[in-house]
Amino acid sequence: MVNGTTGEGLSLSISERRQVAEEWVTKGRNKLDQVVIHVGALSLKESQELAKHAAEIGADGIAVIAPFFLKPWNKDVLINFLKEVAAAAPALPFYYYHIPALTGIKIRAEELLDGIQDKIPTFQGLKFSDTDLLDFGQCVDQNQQRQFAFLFGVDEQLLSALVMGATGAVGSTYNYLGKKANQMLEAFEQKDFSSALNYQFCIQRFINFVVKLGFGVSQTKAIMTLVSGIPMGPPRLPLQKASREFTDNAEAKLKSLDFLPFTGLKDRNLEACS
Ligand SMILES: CC(=O)N[C@@H]([C@@H](O)[C@H](O)[C@H](O)CO)[C@@H](O)CC(=O)C(=O)O
Repeated sequence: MVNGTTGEGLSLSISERRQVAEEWVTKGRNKLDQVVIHVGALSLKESQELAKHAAEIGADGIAVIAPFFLKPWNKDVLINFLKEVAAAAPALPFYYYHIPALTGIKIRAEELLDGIQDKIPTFQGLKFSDTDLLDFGQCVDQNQQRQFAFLFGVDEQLLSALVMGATGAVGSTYNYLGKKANQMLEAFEQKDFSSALNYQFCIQRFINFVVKLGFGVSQTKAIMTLVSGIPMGPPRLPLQKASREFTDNAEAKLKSLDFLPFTGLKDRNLEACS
């Protein structure tokens, strides 16, 4: 999922967004199962331009957040906006990216999904980045006859969402905690719920720690750089670069949880979870 929150898609220019999308589609060919481009924008025209571009370059789908300055005040208005974007790429699966804490659009996803395929025939699913598990559960429950993808975006709660019927996940922490998350998914698949819970708690221990220090996109990028060795670059204003103190503390926590490879024995303590 390219040009979303972590990729600061909304802080990039249109030409930068096109360039990033092209890179992902090209470099991801034969490596990634799917490359979905987030094309949401305040301007419907720009959003349509990006949707068209995603189709031209061979992306596997497009995702769109709700416009968040002049806001849709009800479900029908929001759907009308999404429909116009989807129509610009009529052959591409369409995902609604629900992230109310950032957009300020509180229209419940469950309400939005009701009858959405009649308006948006390419509707394929939902990226649900919210902690309201009642809303999420009802999205799944009320659409059991449809083959929608329910992609959950709150990494610290993924296990609960899996129980509710999540079919996948998109999140920032998988960039560096992917192995642990995969172990949790595997345990869940094998119905080993106690191990799955153990992995989720382990992930939570880290997220809880960094949330208390102040955690957002900048801090995510600092940790991604730390763990991968691939420089993610500074975030773009209005975001501020994560402090050195944050990165040092996050690194120490990652080591104590045994999340960093090649950690010397002396760094290990009893927090590590398997
Ligand atoms: C608000 C936010 O950044 N949420 C993240 C989560 O992965 C989040 O960082 C994680 O659950 C820790 O709270 C994702 O939902 C965002 C995301 O996947 C994206 O980059 O589009």
